[in-house]
Amino acid sequence: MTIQSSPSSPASSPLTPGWDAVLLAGFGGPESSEDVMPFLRNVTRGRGIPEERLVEVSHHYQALGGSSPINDQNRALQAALQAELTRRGIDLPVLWGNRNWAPYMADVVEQAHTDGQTRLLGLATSAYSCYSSCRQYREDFGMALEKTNLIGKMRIDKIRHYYNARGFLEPVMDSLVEAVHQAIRSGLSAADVEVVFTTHSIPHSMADTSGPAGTYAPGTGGAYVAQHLAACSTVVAAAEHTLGTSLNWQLGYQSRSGPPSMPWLDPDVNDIISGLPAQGRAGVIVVPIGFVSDHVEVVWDLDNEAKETAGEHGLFFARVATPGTDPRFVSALADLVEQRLDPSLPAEVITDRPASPNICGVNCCRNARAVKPTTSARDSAADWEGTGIETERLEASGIGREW
Ligand SMILES: CC1=C(CCC(=O)O)c2cc3nc(cc4[nH]c(cc5[nH]c(cc1n2)c(C)c5CCC(=O)O)c(CCC(=O)O)c4C)C(CCC(=O)O)=C3C
Ligand SMILES: [Fe+2]
Repeated sequence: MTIQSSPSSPASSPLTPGWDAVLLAGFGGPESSEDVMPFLRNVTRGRGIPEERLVEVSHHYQALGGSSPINDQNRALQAALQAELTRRGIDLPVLWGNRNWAPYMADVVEQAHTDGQTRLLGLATSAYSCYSSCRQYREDFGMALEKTNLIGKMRIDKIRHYYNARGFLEPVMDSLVEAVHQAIRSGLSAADVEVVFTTHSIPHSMADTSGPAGTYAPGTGGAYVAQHLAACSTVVAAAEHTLGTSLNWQLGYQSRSGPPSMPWLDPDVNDIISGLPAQGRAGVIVVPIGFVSDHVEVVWDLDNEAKETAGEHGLFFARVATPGTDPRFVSALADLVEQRLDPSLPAEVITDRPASPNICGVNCCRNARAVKPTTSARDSAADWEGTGIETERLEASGIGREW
């Protein structure tokens, strides 16, 4: 089957249905020692992160040779998704741009326009909702259009949150089962082990604005945690079924970085691990359910710090792999693209939460102090009010429209 991604209109216009390319949107990471501090300043600009924290985190990057694996991981994902789309007969190039390091989003968007691609389908390397995971990627798109003077000349949509896609969770489930087998081979029983899922801690204010805990209806708080809990319990249920035994599990948080005065989601994964011996556990399996690849937050904060904490307490330690470029994950991403090209295709989800909407709603994941341009939300035009950018030009660009 060949899916016609571009209709037969003569020249591609941002207002015509369809897409010209997929735009993989990454976080970005440094690729040499000299890149580390400028990268960290990019990440934290205007975010109120203390200087001491930056210096501390710079040591993590320097200890790993001054380079994050994240860009190579996104290059690999870009290539794998491109191959899968091509295999399915979907004729869309996969582009890749970052928030915090080269290739910067604005440069990629500008090049796409030069190449005649005016309708991009954004795909963030982040599966959940909240300002950092969802809206900030939409701001990356909106600000790229603003910076390159391409408002009205290009449209950038975004694929919905995919934490509840089968292909995102299945590789995690397999890797968890393997880790339990490893614990058993080292002489433990499943009951001796605590499965600690981890995700990025975020400020309470960011969690509260991530959407409601119940049915998706933006603006009432709690979706970030609820989505994670849904993903964790789905993975646990599947692993328990395969293993034929029940598992002890909980969700913890990692990589907290704000000032101590600001409430962030806790408990921290290291605090959980330190308390395990008192609860009779002899081992811990850490599952980075909040991340799509084994980047620095995973290899430093878990494989170094959390492992060290476990060692100090004499605990067995295993860390489960992230989906990375697992073919099932790549296939799930290709499915998400296909579901946008053909809206009659069902949106398969495997947790008890519904599929998130394709277009974010009013105030979805709004947490920024400054109002910034966004794309792919119904509220985008309103977001731009007072910024001096004409609403009509936004409407004309097709921002906030679904096709
Ligand atoms: C929710 C979330 C995700 C998951 C969604 C997604 O994947 O997008 C995520 C991913 C990542 N976070 C990363 C790195 C960093 N995050 C920082 C700071 C922060 N992250 C936050 C949240 C998140 N972060 C927040 C609320 C802050 C405070 C500043 C602010 O309010 O914005 C800092 C600054 C230093 C520090 O404070 O730790 C760094 C260096 C890397 C790259 C790793 C690599 O290089 O391999 C990745 C993938
Ligand atoms: Fe959102």
